[in-house]
Amino acid sequence: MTLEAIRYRTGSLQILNQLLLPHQTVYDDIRSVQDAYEAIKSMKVRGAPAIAIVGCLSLAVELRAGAGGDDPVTFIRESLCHLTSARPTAVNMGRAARELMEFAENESMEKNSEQLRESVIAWIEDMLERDVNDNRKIGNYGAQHILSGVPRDSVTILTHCNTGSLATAGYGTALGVVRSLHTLGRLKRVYCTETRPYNQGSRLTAYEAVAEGIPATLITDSMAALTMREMHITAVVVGADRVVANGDTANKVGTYQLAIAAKHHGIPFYVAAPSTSCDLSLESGRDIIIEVRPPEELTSINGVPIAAPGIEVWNPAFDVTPHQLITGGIITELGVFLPSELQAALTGRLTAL
Ligand SMILES: CSC[C@@H](O)[C@@H](O)C(=O)COP(=O)(O)O
Repeated sequence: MTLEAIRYRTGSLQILNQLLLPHQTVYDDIRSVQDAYEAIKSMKVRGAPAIAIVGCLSLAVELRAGAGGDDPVTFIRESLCHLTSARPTAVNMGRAARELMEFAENESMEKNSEQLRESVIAWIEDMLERDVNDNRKIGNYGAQHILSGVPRDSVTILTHCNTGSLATAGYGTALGVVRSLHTLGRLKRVYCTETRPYNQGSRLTAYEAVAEGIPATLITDSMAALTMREMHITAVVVGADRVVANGDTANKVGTYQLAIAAKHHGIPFYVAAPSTSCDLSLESGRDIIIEVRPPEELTSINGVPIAAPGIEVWNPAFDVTPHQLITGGIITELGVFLPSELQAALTGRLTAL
């Protein structure tokens, strides 16, 4: 069974409200671009690919109802600009916005408003299918690469945050690799970090693992180095919000320290991400804007205070892992590449073996 985080039928969109998981399964209607903006900002839906897909599908819903009237291009441009501002670190929404805008502008040269709306909707609907297909390829490539280092054994993986069906159109990226290993009968266990402050690991990854019968153990973030030393971790596999040209990778805060600990223990560290999460326009990770989220995410849980009143808080949602620490490789739908090979691979100058 695979969780359905995004329910889309032409003209209607619902998302599984991830703020209520794992205790309640509630689907919220997304009727407009503004609904999607708020759902993304408040993290009812999160995960780089899912943010872009829900954002764009909300636009498709409005276009289906005739939004934009005689000037759909302006409506599309303003909507995409608004959606891109909701969460700045994940590149997927910005990239989809750029590509979709280019497509819409080209289409507008030869189509009337109604035809333009139809072709933009079709472009957006295609995103769902493309994402699931890409994730399955990432799962297979990643599993094969990890298993090539341990030809006969079952493997133990450590992962961070949530990168599964809930964070994508389905299957997942890093968790997709775990899923593929499990399907092959070669996954001994996955350790998932709690992922403070928002607990995507304990609330969401644990929920997916339990729902799908994947052998999983939850640890706090502070147990990661100890787990690497004691639990025979074969590889660390995480997702990405943005991979830049030199391979530096922004992902959920805490990823950087996992990469340092993995290097210390000689454990391969992999980033699993579709090419839609790659941004070759930025040279290095220093150029990535890191979203800083509200202090309440640290000082309370579900509204219950857990920190000393008056304490100051710094709450960056992501950190950047330098490419030198990504020792296993970057797993994409095109294959597995070293950070130094990424640019060539994404521009078609290098193909996977
Ligand atoms: C396939 S999801 C990849 C990343 O978006 C994921 O690892 C992550 O950092 C999610 O952060 P979140 O703040 O929950 O949106």
